[in-house]
Amino acid sequence: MGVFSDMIIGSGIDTVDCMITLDFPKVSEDRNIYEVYEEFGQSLDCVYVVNRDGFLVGLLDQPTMLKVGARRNMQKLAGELVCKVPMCLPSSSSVQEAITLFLKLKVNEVPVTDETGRMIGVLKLWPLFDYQASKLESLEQELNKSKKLTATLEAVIENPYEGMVVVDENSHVTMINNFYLEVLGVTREEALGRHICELTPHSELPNIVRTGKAQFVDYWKVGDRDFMIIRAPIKKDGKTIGALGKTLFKDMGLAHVFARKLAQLEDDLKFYKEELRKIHSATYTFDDIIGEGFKITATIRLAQRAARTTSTVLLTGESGTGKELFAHAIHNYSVRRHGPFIKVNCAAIPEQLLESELFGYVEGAFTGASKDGKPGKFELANHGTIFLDEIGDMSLTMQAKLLRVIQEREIERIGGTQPFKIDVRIITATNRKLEKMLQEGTFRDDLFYRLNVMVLELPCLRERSGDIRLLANYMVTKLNQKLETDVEGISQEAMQILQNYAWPGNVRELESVLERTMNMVDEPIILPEHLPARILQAKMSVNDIQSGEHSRFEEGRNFAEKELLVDALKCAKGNKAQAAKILGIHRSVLYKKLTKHGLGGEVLSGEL
Ligand SMILES: Nc1ncnc2c1ncn2[C@@H]1O[C@H](COP(=O)(O)OP(=O)(O)OP(=O)(O)O)[C@@H](O)[C@H]1O
Repeated sequence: MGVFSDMIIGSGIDTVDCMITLDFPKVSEDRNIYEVYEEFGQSLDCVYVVNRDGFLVGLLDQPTMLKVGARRNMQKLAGELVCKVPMCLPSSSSVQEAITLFLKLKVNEVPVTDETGRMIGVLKLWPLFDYQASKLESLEQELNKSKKLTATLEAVIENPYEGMVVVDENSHVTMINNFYLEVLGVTREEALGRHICELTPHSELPNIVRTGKAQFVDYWKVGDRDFMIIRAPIKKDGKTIGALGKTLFKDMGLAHVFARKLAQLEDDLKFYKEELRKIHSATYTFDDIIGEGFKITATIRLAQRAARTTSTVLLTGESGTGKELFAHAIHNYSVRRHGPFIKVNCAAIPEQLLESELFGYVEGAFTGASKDGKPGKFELANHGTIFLDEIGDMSLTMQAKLLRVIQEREIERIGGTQPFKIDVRIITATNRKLEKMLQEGTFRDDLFYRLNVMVLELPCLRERSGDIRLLANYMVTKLNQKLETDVEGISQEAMQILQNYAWPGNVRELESVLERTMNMVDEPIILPEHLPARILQAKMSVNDIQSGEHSRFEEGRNFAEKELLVDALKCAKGNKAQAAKILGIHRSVLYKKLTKHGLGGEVLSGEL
């Protein structure tokens, strides 16, 4: 405190003696500058004089004059002090001028000396200097900011592509741009201050001022020119203080270009939505399932019945027998056909990902999780069907989680806290023997009984060799379209060979054999020599063929037996003792037969 600024001492600025007439309002000698400042606060608009020890010895308020002159023999604290101030300060300067000079020199204190040149104190511009400087600085910044803003606003308003007019609360024009003036055919002077209706008689702006409500996209006709216009209220503190009218396009031609682009975007969106729907929808129906044998037709009938219920369906059968095809068909035959059909291959998804695939996760649930979270397949399948393929490959942990969903009919995203209800029909499929897995302890029995509600066991192709001709011919037609080939059919001999083959890969294998063959042949008819060697070599033994015929008989018998059981149970309204009576068999025999045909108690209640 009280140290000379180097800028004064060291800057080489000459100083002159000056006399300051001091007035000492409310100041006593022993008061520290800080105490005085406490008392007067920042509003104190004065120059302070402090002594070497930092004690206030005087104040200069605004009207006090700084006198530069000769009176040297002044009494300390007697009201006048001699001090040296930069000589550039003219005589009779006002305090304000002194302050201005100090600010310019960027100093806030000057030495005060007595007539002998001894320093007796410091004339200090404090805190006025800092306060004034920062005030000036912020004022300057504000000014620059508002200048910039005004320039930007002017550029926006004077946009050559849009007309703009602003009215006040009395609907008098306060701002208008050149575009608008040109449209109205008036000058700025003619427009400013006039009621908007004098310029454009049907203006809606007075209404906007009155109601405070915006009008989006309206037509505005001026002479032979059409515009699209929006009108919006201008509000301050919730009160409407004016309104703005703004044209949206330079002319309607541009508006039409915009409308065309928008229509194009809408079309694209529709297309992608449809594509997405296709991905999330079932492609096949029962019409795509080919087969006339007892077993396949009975399975189709059972599947159609299942489709009409909400029960969980379990599709079993060897690989390639059409389990997925049936899942699609059931969905498309059910009331949920307009909802999504979501397929999950439980064997193809790594164990650690399956949970998030099925149930989704919330934002930031784990490292690497997408920022916005992700819905799971169950969520995506809401109001539709979820098809869990290869359910036999699901781990025991996931089986437990799936069981909970089936029981509670609600799911919770990973990392989420709020479970939510879902309305999803579950169809599962496997080519593994779940009963065996139960015994081995690799499949939960509680889940098995939940899934084993409506069981459809799809026959393998060798059990329905009578359908091979039908399927093969159907596939030739289908593949001709896909491969753009012109194959007319399959020769009698080739067909015989196809019928004699065991088809371990079932319909899928038949399809791929035909596809490969049709890609190779140039002739219109598929002959034995066109078929792959393994098919030609694998001749079925006579026994196989006989057992094939035998199995066809068996198939018919089983089918008829199952139908009888279902009919009897229907008549008996599910009462098994009664059904046994109707059929004339013992109850234990009925139970055995029900188990043989997969007609457990739950099946019956679901079906009947
Ligand atoms: N009865 C059928 N009629 C027409 N095409 C069929 C029939 N059964 C199966 N297919 C066809 O065979 C191929 C395999 O069928 P699908 O994928 O449904 O079998 P899957 O039992 O689900 O096989 P996987 O157990 O290996 O998943 C598909 O191209 C399907 O269209």
